[in-house]
Amino acid sequence: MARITGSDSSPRVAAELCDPLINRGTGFSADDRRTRQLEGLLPPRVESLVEQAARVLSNLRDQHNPLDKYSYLSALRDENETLFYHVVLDNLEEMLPIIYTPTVGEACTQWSRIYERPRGLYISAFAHRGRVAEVLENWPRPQASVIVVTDGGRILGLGDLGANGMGIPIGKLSLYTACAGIAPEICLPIALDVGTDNASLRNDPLYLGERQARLTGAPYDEFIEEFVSAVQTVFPETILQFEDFNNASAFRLLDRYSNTLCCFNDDVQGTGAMGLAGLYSAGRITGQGLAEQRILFVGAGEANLGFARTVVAAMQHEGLSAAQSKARCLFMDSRGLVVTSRTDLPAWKSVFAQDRAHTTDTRTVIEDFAPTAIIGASGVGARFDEDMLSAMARINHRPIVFALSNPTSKAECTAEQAFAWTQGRVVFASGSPFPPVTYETQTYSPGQGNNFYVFPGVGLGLLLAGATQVSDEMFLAAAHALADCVSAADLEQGRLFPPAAGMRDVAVAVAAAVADVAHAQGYATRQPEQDLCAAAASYMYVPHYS
Ligand SMILES: NC(=O)C1=CN([C@@H]2O[C@H](COP(=O)(O)OP(=O)(O)OC[C@H]3O[C@@H](n4cnc5c(N)ncnc54)[C@H](O)[C@@H]3O)[C@@H](O)[C@H]2O)C=CC1
Ligand SMILES: CC(=O)C(=O)O
Ligand SMILES: [Mg+2]
Repeated sequence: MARITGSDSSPRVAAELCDPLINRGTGFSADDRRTRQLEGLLPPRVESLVEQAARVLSNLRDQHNPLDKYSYLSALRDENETLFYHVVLDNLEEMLPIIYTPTVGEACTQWSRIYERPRGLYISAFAHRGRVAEVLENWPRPQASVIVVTDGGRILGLGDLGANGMGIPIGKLSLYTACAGIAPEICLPIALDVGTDNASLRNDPLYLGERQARLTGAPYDEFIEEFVSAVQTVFPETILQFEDFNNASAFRLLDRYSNTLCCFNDDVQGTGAMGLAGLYSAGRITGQGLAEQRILFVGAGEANLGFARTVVAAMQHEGLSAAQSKARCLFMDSRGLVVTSRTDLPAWKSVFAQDRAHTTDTRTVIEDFAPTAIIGASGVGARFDEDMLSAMARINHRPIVFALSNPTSKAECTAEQAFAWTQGRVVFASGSPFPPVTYETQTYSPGQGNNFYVFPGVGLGLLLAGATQVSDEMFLAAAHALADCVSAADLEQGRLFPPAAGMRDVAVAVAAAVADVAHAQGYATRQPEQDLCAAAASYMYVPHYS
């Protein structure tokens, strides 16, 4: 019996009905209800998880729009996590666009309006500076094995959303549990509130974050340093995933911390592994190997630079030199072609600058460079037009087009446009989902190219190995493992990645590959398992009432 009894005048609370990790609602058996003093607090009928899920699905499908569905599912998660994950896992294809992109983007923009209950930790650079460890200690669960942290600096392609960015760590960690079976009680979402430069948020009377300008420079770095060392003290064995920081912070923090703790940047490294796997799949369709690709990256930020870094590493494994590999990756950013004559390039971009004439005209670049693939991660919706994609289709029998920007409104083109503008010959993937496309008589279901294929399995692999550090080789191994999960049937449908229903199998394969590298590189603290795949599968949380 676990019952919190208040003072004589305060209400008595049945703890079982308030803690989403143990609440079963109508799923409590008659015996449970008697021994836990829950009789009368629930309607008489005892339901199975399957019966409860049927009600949830029916209610969910009655909601009027995606944001209402998001709110409905969030409320369910806050009430009964077992039921939430049972529903999500059984219906991943339908649930992913609600709990993740694109709806999570809308949820973040509306966070101050839809906010209902606390989840995760909000750590303020203004109120909590000097006391960050104390705030971390307030986390009510004994353990936090995976932390996803954002400072709200670049939420999807929606820019600086300040404390509203909390939707992203919550969403990513829901995928850790759903896709890789990492138990919800060891997942901790954190929003670092360092202020926001988003004037409309600061002027919004309902905004829930600090109404301060975004910290920069030394005060920002000092705050992050305090946060990281507090994490190491309070949760010394945790995995720290940096998510949706703006690119200046993202690259700096990755350089600063990647050799000192078990951390990674999902937008850079997770996207890199996903992108490389996507190119391997695309190559199986086009008949061109990785070393033959010529890739035009539109957008030169975290996602595309992470993608290119992984591609260059993989090309070198295939025998190209570093210079040859880089020459196969050409970048455009908001100011045009990334070339050596430019003086405005930060170090992480300038390594990819090519010795070419500067231009802002993408069509000219396509004609000159003759790319086999064009990869959009610019955060600019409709950045690809018919002119560009028909040029790609003239140069290539099967042009590869990835429109990776999220949410859907920021996709460089839609799936339908990509097929129409290439006479149905495109090999396509997008960061957010599009409905299947019928071109002439053929229907294609290209599916998503999203780092959700990588980070859950990476986290699981790191946990399995007890890894102390995360290496680029782990992401290369993750890319190969993911690519190996793509079947010929997937490719026939135009899919470069496995269907959502296979997410847990993907996570097992990725986790085993990552753990294997951790052991080989000496980053593992646990004994190697004989069968890493079996170990990964048996580690997974399964939502049921035990
Ligand atoms: N599908 C996936 O798995 C992922 C998708 N993304 C998405 O990719 C987008 C970019 O993310 P990050 O790289 O982290 O952002 P970022 O801010 O680091 O980089 C954006 C880049 O796009 C460039 N850019 C802006 N306007 C442009 C234009 N008109 N033409 C060409 N380039 C332009 C900027 O100069 C910058 O280089 C976002 O929408 C994000 O949601 C990010 C990570 C993973
Ligand atoms: C997918 C992802 O991480 C992003 O859009 O930022
Ligand atoms: Mg992200």
